[in-house]
Amino acid sequence: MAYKARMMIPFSKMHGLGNDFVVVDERVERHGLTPARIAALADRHRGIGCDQFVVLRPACQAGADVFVRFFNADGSESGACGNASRCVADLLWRGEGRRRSVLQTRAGLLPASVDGETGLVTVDMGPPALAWRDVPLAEPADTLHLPLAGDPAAASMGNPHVTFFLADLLDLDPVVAGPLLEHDPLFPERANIGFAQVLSRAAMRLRVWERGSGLTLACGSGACAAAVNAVRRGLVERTCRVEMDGGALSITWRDGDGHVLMTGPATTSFVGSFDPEIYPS
Ligand SMILES: N[C@@H](CCC[C@H](N)C(=O)O)C(=O)O
Repeated sequence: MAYKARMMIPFSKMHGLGNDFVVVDERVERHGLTPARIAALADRHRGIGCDQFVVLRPACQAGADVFVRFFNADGSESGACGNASRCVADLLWRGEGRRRSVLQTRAGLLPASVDGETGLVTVDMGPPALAWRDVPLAEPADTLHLPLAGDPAAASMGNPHVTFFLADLLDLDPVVAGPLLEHDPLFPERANIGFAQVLSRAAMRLRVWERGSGLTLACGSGACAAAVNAVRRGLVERTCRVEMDGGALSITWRDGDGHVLMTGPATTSFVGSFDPEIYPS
């Protein structure tokens, strides 16, 4: 029997607080990835399995080290992913010795740095966009008080987020409420739906139903948006610990330039390679 040598495609499997990613490096060579193929690879039963799929391409903007594209498990693309941004910065540190890097994303240039002692990664996620057109919403509305039951607030961190503030997170099942809200007609590009419980002036609990991926163990951009919305509502200070099912992030909404800084861990679970034969035809 003749065996055909197959070209295997290398990947890193990473996570930020349990929000997990397949990272494929296309800086040297393209691998024929399409939204349908990404969705197949993200499938937890028939593919590799992940919440988001991350593709690295050569940077094409001055000052950037790498161009990063983020895809959800359903194959849709997102402008931002906080946890994956930390993972890419960690990859550049461990693989290429860059303790500081600049990620080019559809949401802009994101400077990142790795703390040599703690290993924690900080990403400057840029300023939130708070105008209704920028979230985006389908019609003019006050983004601090959306015209929806439960009085949520909205903000974009390069991707659309809505935050509900609840007295007790146990009062609500995100798996029931999340999909309905993600597809509400107020959100023409769908939305990530966060459910927050403020614990103190410096801490909150958060669960996020993610657009295109479902309930995840943590959402970095969701944590940034929740902290921003909580500050806008006068509920927390500008630096806040956001506790999610997979662990906690420190979020600072900086005075002055209004950038949001996100600090937390990034972990490589394993590296591997996949056979493009598993691509759907
Ligand atoms: N897990 C993310 C966000 C990923 C993208 C999101 N689902 C979207 O479609 O906007 C994070 O850590 O920020």
